[in-house]
Amino acid sequence: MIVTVTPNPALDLTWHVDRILPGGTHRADTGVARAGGKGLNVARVAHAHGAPVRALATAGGPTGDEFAAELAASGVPHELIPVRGATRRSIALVDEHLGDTTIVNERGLNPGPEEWAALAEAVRRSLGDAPVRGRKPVLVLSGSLPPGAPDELLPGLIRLGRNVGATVIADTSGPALLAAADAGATVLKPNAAELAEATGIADPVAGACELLHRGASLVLLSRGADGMLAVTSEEIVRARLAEPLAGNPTGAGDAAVAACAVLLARGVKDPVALLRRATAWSAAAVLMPLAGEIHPSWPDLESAVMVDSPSLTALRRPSVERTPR
Ligand SMILES: O=P(O)(O)OC[C@H]1O[C@](O)(CO)[C@@H](O)[C@H]1O
Repeated sequence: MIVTVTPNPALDLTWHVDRILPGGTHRADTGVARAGGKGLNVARVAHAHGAPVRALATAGGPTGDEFAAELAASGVPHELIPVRGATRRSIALVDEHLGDTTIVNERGLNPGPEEWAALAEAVRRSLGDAPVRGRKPVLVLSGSLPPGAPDELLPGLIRLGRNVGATVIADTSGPALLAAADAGATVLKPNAAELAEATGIADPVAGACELLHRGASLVLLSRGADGMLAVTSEEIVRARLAEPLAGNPTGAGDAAVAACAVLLARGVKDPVALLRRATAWSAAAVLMPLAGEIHPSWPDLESAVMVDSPSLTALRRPSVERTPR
């Protein structure tokens, strides 16, 4: 069972325009509204692959009602904690000409202590329900925290997961990324910019080692067109496609987390297997117009993923194989 937690969910609104002109007026067909936020996207992808999943999030106000209705229609098993403030919006403008997506994410409102306690209780209950055929659950904590969220929120949820033997994956940024490492999250999935910003270390391998030193077991680093890197205390492995795919990168990181969660929930722990599938699903997500979906060609993409163990010097430029560190 995979339990995903999205502490700062969003109603994702997407519009496609011919070309974005700064300062201009744009005409668009009716936009798409989806229940989003990173943990929701992870849950959608895992659910689409038949993995047992439960998505936990908060919802409030008119945007929260729309969010809840869309999520119910999606069929993804979920539980929403009612909050007083309105669910935030995330706005994506897709430039059809350039193929670029411009995103505005509202910061979100901080629910009160009772709502955070209710979310933690839902996590505890869901993890308790989780054992499926004797397998330990996977707890996924994904996305930003609203401003003012308690510092203890993420570490508390991570400890809750660890106490029941769950594998914990955290995909977050800023001080929360360091806090997740300190609390012993099993897998962390920052992108290169998030890693550098949180650790203050420009070199990605040194930054990943800092997270391992603090308590994480595996750092999966997404590097855009350069693919992904898996760093453990024993090895550094790189994976990428020979030719990066063009498309919509929104939600590519969420698909990578979903790939990891699905394999870990099946008991697969080999970093190379996790990295290979995460790279393939991430690429397959780039081929889809909306976050939370991946293209059915993912098995072909997985066979096309090149894996190698690069030298540290090569990593300061971008390349693939397996070298002990
Ligand atoms: O929590 P944030 O980092 O603000 O990210 C949220 C946003 O990212 C996405 O999950 C895409 O990765 C969108 O669905 C959107 O809601």
